[in-house]
Amino acid sequence: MEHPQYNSPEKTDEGNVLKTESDKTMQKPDSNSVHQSEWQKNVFILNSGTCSPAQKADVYRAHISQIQYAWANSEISEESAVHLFKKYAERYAAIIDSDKEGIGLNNYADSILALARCPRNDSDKWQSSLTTTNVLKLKCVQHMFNAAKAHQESFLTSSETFLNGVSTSGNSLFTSNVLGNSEHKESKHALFNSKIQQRTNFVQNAKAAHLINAKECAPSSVLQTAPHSSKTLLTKPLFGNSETRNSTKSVGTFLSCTFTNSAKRKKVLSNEDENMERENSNVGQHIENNCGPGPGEIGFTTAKEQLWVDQQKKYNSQAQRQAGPGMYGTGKKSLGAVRSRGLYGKFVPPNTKQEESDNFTAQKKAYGTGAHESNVPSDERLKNIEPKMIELIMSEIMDHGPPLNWDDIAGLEFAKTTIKEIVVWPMLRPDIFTGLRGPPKGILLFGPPGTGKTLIGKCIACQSGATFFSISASSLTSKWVGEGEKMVRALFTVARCHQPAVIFIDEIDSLLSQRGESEHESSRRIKTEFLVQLDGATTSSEDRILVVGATNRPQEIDEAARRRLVKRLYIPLPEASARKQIVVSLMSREHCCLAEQEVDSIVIQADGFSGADMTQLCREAALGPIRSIQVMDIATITAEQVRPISYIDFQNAFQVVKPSVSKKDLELFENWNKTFGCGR
Ligand SMILES: Nc1ncnc2c1ncn2[C@@H]1O[C@H](COP(=O)(O)OP(=O)(O)OP(=O)(O)O)[C@@H](O)[C@H]1O
Repeated sequence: MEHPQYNSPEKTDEGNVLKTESDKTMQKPDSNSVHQSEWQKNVFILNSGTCSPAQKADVYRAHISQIQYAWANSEISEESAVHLFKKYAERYAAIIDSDKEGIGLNNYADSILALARCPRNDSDKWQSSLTTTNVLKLKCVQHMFNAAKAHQESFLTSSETFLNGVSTSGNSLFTSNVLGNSEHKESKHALFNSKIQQRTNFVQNAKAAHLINAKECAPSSVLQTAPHSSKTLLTKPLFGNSETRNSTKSVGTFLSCTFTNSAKRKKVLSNEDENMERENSNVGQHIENNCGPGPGEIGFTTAKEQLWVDQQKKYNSQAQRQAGPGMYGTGKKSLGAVRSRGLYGKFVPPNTKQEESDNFTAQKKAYGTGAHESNVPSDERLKNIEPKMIELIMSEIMDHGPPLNWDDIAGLEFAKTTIKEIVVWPMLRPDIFTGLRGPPKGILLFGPPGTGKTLIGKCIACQSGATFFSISASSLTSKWVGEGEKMVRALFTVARCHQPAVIFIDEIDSLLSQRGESEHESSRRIKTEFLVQLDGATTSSEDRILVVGATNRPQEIDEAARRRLVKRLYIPLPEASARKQIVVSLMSREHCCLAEQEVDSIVIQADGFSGADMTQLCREAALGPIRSIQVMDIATITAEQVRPISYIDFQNAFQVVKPSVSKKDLELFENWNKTFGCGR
């Protein structure tokens, strides 16, 4: 197409956009006289007041091509071109992208965009007065609305309103694509596609949808580029943001909400499992019932609905992998992933108090079964964790031992009372232990070896209905060389999936030892990761993870780590009463004939023994009766014929079992307790 010569514009007005020098030039009788007369005719038509939309469109087309031509030939300045394009965009935005061949300017959209993107374009300064609100008031937009209503068969859909380019990006020539679906409850508003680029994507989507549709349904035209076809299916981004969804998903969504005929849908979705099919049909039903189009019409999926479908798909596949509904009490195995809150479902708190106590009971029963319902990570949070680590944590670090009572721990009354107050009750009743009463996220149990620190950690978990993870810090640094920090991260992540959880870290000093020049890089990384995780657990008010660190060398713990383990409790050697309790408790399960005074005597003799030493003493004494049997009789003697454990056996045991804690060590603990401990 040839263009009339055109110089820089002098002024513009409503009807006659280009009353410029060029107009004067054009009026000169020259080789372009044909175009001039066309131009004049157009101007006349536009000003006449009787011009039809189609005629208007012609005039606009001519104007735009003139600007393009003039600018391309450097006949008008960049600024003028930008100014003119802006004017056009503001005035004719609504018809620029019209689907109607007669009145639309589609053919020009791409070239205008190309020009707009040209380096010569001063597009950054290009500000439009169009907004999402005022564009709706434009007459031509209203006209489009009505036209859309009139076209029952043109079901125009979209899930998003785009007007991004209008105010910020000068790169776009403003095209508004007014898509009306007055029938739809949720999308009565007109939707715009302000970027031509987005419009192109849309056309591609529509093409794809058209192709699929053509296979399964009666032939119909989908493409925007053929709006005049008899069965127009104008499908605006059915799939939300077409740029970010993969085509398979889009197709699935499209099909699931498009086909009202379930048989057809079944056919199409035949590779999907039954659950998914049901969900899709439920969603389809929901859409049909609540906001979807009627039979035979093409529906669209809002972003919300799409999210819901995706969630359902995900949780369905998880549910299949799990043996049953998971709750964190019993959730040692379930990873708690089935708490799906659909967009249409009411919020259900993760646990009611009733559930919690049920879980606790159930967990108590389940403790010791050691059965794993599933080792497959089914929680979203675990997706970035190596499966082998999860497996390891579940099988080796997660404790499945028998339940423990506070009474099983002899003595240590102060520590037990404090722990019940600050940890167990808050974990059981997070609703009343809020704010300042909130539980600490890290506690430190320090004291001589074998005094019951591990027992306390386990008991906290049992009594608060928490999952117990027990790991030795030295194994973190040695066993998983180079992977220690990953392991720490994995451990905390798994624990978060099993809340409430107690992470017991024995020998925590080797993990959190003070920094030194000789410190290995990998140890430093593990320590950093641990502190990060501990802080994460501390700052997140929702997380119910308690880290219980145990150490025999509290003085070696790094200052920063010490500060994070806010409650530092001294677990001393058992007092006489505790030692007695251990002996009585252990002997009560055996065939024993100890008198009360004999027990007291044993307890006095065992001064300085740790709980573990006491246990060892009893085990040694228990072997006494066996040692008194002649070797040749061992094979034939019955259990009843073995004599009971007596005082003499303990006397013999004292010969070989010695206290494991030195006085010097005890002094160290006591001093450290005075300085940093939270005991009396
Ligand atoms: N207070 C206690 N009451 C009953 N048994 C105890 C007590 N303390 C220790 N024991 C016995 O000693 C064993 C070891 O206890 P535990 O593992 O809890 O000690 P620990 O302080 O964690 O030791 P370490 O510092 O060496 O890890 C227990 O299995 C138990 O048999």
